[in-house]
Amino acid sequence: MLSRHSDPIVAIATASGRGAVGIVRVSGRDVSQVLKALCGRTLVPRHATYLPFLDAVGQPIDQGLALHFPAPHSYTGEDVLELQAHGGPVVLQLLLARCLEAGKSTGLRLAEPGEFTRRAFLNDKMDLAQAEAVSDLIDANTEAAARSAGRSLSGAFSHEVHGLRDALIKLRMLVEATLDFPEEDIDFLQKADARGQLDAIGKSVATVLDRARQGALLREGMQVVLAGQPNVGKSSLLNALAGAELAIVTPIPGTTRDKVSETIQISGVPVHVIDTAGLRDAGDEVERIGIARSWDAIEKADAVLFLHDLTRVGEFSYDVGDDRIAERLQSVLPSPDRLVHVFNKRDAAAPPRTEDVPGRHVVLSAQTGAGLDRLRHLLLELAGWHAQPEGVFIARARHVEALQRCQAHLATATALLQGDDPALDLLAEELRLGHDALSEITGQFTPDDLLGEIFSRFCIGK
Ligand SMILES: Nc1nc2c(c(=O)[nH]1)N(C=O)[C@@H](CNc1ccc(C(=O)N[C@@H](CCC(=O)O)C(=O)O)cc1)CN2
Ligand SMILES: Nc1nc2c(ncn2[C@@H]2O[C@H](COP(=O)(O)OP(=O)(O)OP(=O)(O)O)[C@@H](O)[C@H]2O)c(=O)[nH]1
Ligand SMILES: [Mg+2]
Repeated sequence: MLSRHSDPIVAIATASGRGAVGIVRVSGRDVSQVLKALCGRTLVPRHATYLPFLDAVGQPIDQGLALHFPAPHSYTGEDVLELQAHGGPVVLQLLLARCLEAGKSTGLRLAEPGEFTRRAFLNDKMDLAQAEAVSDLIDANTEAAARSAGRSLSGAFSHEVHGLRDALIKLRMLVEATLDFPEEDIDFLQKADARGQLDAIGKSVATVLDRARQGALLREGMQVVLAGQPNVGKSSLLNALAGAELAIVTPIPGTTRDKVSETIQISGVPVHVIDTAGLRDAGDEVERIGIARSWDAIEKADAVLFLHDLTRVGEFSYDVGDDRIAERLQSVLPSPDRLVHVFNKRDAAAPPRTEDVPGRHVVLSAQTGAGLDRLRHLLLELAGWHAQPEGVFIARARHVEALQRCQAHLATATALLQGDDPALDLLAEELRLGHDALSEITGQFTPDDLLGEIFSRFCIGK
C-alpha cells in the first residue's frame, strides 16, 4: 500500500480572496487522469496551453492556462499539473472540487500546509534550509528579509554549511584512520596537522554562526518595550518611531491601559515596538491589569526603553517612582544590558546632569524627533546587528542553535587534542557529533516530527 506521503495532492496555490489569476496545483506520481478529465487532452510538457477547464458533464468551469510538468522536472519532483484560472474564490473552489472528484480513484486528497515543498525536499529538489527559506521568503516583512531569504533559497546558506561539513568529514576520516591503524598514532595526526585543521574549521563555524545570527535577526526581529511611569511620553515615542498616530496621547496620566504594538524597521531589521500602560501603584482594576501586562511584556523583551520625564524630575534625573521601577526592572531582566534609559521631553527641559545618567541612555524629544536617530542606532547595537543586509542569508533560531552545538563539540575536540596522549575515540566521537549538528541544518539527519513541525507552519498550497 502507498503511504500517505505518496498520495496525489491538490490545493489552491494562490492566496485566498479575489485576484487577477488563481492557481490550482496537483502533484503526484501520475496526474494524467485529472489532466484528461479537466483539460480533455494531453499537454505538451512545460508549455502553457489555453483551454477550457471542464466540469463532470464536459461544460467549461473557466478558461485558463494549463501546465503539465512531468516528473521529475517539477517543483515537487513529482508529476505536477497547474491550472491557472481566473482568481475568484468560487471559481477556484469549483476547480478544486472538480480535481478531487476527477482524481478520486487515484487517491487524490487535499494537501496539508507545506506539503508540496515537503515533497520537493524529500525528492532532493532542495535541502531543508532551502525549504525553510521558501516559507521565510513568503513571510518576509522587510525588503532586507526578503532578499536574504532569496539568497538562502538559492543555496547560499546551504553552500556554507556544506563547506564546513566537507572540511569536518576530511578531519574525521583522518582521525578514524588513526583509530583503525593503531600503529599510526598521535604523531600521524600531528604530521597531518589535525590541530590546524580543527582550528580552521572552528574559525569558519564562528563566521557562519555570526552570519546566521544576523539572518535570524532579520527573520525574527527584536522586541522592544517602552516602559515607565504614566505621562512620561511612551505612547508619543511609539508614534514618533512608527511615524503614525497609533497610540492615544493625552496629558492625562494613565491614558494607555493596554499594550499597543507596531512593527517598524530600522535598517531592514524588524523591530516590534510595544507601548505599555504607565507603571504606578494607583489606578482602577482595568489599569492594574494593564500594568501587569506591561511587566509581562518587559520580561519577554530583548530591549526595554525606560522612559524618564525631564520636565518632572527637576534637578534630579530620577524621581522616587523611577527608583522603584528601576529596582524591579533589575530583578526581572535577565541582563542589565537589555535596559536603555530614555530621557524624554528634552525640548521642554534641560538635559540630565551627567552624574545622574545611568548606564546606557539616550536624551531625546518624542515631540520634535530630536535624538531619535541615536535611539535607533542604539537599538541595532543592542540587537547585535552589524551586517550589511546585502551579505546576509536568512536563518532561523534552529540553525543558530545547531551551529552553536557544532561549535561546542569542536571546542571539546580541541581540548582533547591538546593533551599529550589524546583519547582518539573520544575525539572521533566529538567530531561525529559536530558533523551531525551540521547535517541537521540541511536536513540529512532530521527526525520526522521535526519535519512535521517545520512544514506545518507553511501556508496551504506551498
Ligand atoms: N506558476 C508557478 N509559479 C511559481 C511556482 C510554481 O510552482 N508555479 N513556484 C513554486 O512554488 C516557484 C518557482 N519554483 C519552481 C521550481 C522548480 C520548477 C521546475 O520546473 N523545476 C524543474 C525544471 C528546472 C529547470 O528547467 O531548470 C526541475 O527541477 O527539474 C518550477 C517552479 C515560484 N513561481
Ligand atoms: N514637551 C514635550 N511633551 C511631550 C513629549 N513627549 C510626550 N509629551 C507630552 O506628554 C504627555 C504624555 O504623553 P504620552 O505619550 O501620552 O505619555 P505616556 O507615557 O504614554 O502616558 P500613559 O499612557 O499615561 O502612561 C502628552 O501631553 C504629550 O504631548 C516631548 O518630547 N516633549
Ligand atoms: Mg501612553
